[in-house]
Amino acid sequence: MTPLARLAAAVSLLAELEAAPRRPADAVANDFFRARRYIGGGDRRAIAERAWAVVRERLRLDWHLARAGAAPTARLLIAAHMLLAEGGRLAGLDAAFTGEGYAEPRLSPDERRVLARLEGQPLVHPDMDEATRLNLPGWVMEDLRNRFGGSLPEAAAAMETSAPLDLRVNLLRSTREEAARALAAEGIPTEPTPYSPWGLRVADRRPILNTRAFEEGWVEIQDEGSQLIAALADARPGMKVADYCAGAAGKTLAMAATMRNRGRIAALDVSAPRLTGAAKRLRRAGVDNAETHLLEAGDRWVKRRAAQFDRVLVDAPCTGTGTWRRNPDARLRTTPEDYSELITKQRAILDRASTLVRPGGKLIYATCSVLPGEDEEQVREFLDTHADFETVPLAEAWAEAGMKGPAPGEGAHMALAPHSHGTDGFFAAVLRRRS
Ligand SMILES: C[S@@+](CC[C@H](N)C(=O)[O-])C[C@H]1O[C@@H](n2cnc3c(N)ncnc32)[C@H](O)[C@@H]1O
Repeated sequence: MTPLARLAAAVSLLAELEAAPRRPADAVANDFFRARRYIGGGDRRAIAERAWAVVRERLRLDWHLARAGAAPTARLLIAAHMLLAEGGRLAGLDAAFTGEGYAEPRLSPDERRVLARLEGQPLVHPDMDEATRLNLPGWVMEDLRNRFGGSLPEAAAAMETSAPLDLRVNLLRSTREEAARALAAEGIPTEPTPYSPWGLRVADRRPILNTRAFEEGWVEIQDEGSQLIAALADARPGMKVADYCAGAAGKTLAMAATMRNRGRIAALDVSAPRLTGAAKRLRRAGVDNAETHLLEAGDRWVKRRAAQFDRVLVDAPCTGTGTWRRNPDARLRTTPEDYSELITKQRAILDRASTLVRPGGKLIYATCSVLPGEDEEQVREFLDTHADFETVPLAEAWAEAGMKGPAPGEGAHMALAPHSHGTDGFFAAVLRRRS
């Protein structure tokens, strides 16, 4: 494809993303390229990169376009990005929007007028409100100020960087040293992660899916923060463990490894497709102490097993604000209504899952969010209404789980963030049911 045809394809992709604002952007992009199989790998990458670059800067681009009195069409967004983020000039845009062959149609007089106002402006403008300057939607600001205080600019900047590729070594199949050696032999250098004893960080995010270490199930892709939640669960050999929101079993796999495949884990979820994926991953990793169970309305599974579990992990559905550096489109898609609905849902899940914990057992509540409303405040509310549970402070929970070195933070709970820990944003509280 010519560069101008790639530009036109990026405009089409962005228009499809705009038309499906509630769908995850990567799903829309997959459909877009599936319908255009004639587009080769290099062209796809270039087209997707241009569209993602706009998605990443969307809040700021919208601000500039609104100030120039224009609605954010796909063409204007791409052109504005070329001017504001790539240092382009209006004359360059005229040379790109030529209307010839597969190129985008020429800029209309109205489009040119809007873009002329943007030419030479800085992308991050001094007149912007704080939220737009930090590339955050307004509705998270109060919560994020509460969470990060004076570090908010640093935290927000780190939420714009690209995330590292972290692996968890599957101790049922390998050791950290052995897996690192195997990856290095295939040209993939790694470094041990700072907090997780099973983590490897891949240099330059090199692809690992075709390596022997991945194919043999020696390593799984898992952010270090996610590994630490599984570690805090302190699941030991012989225990009965419930992974209440197991999804695709990321944490079930990690807990099966700390249990050395001994004892029982129940991977529970309301999504059948996720549990099917989970069962596949469990087989590949050599886990044979786990079962999956689909939670359905009127299901008596939980009721019949009241107070039977040593550990119950609730990896609750959440806004995912902690993963915004990985999913830049999510900051555009998630709404304050989603946030309040999720808080209600989390409360109900926590309440139900807690009935599974035996006296003396632990309940671990976790999210990949950095918003206190679904983190600390959710835990406070739970403790206010469940007098039989108490907090295990982070340092104590860390030591009880046999983790070496200082805990990743102080105080009652674990609150990770990209700027402070180099992980995604995660929250975890360890609660113990009194005997
Ligand atoms: C954050 S994801 C879990 C990720 C997973 N633990 C992992 O590490 O790969 C949250 C999960 O909660 C599930 N979920 C949503 N509502 C639920 C409910 N009422 N009960 C149990 N699981 C629920 C979702 O289907 C989703 O898989």
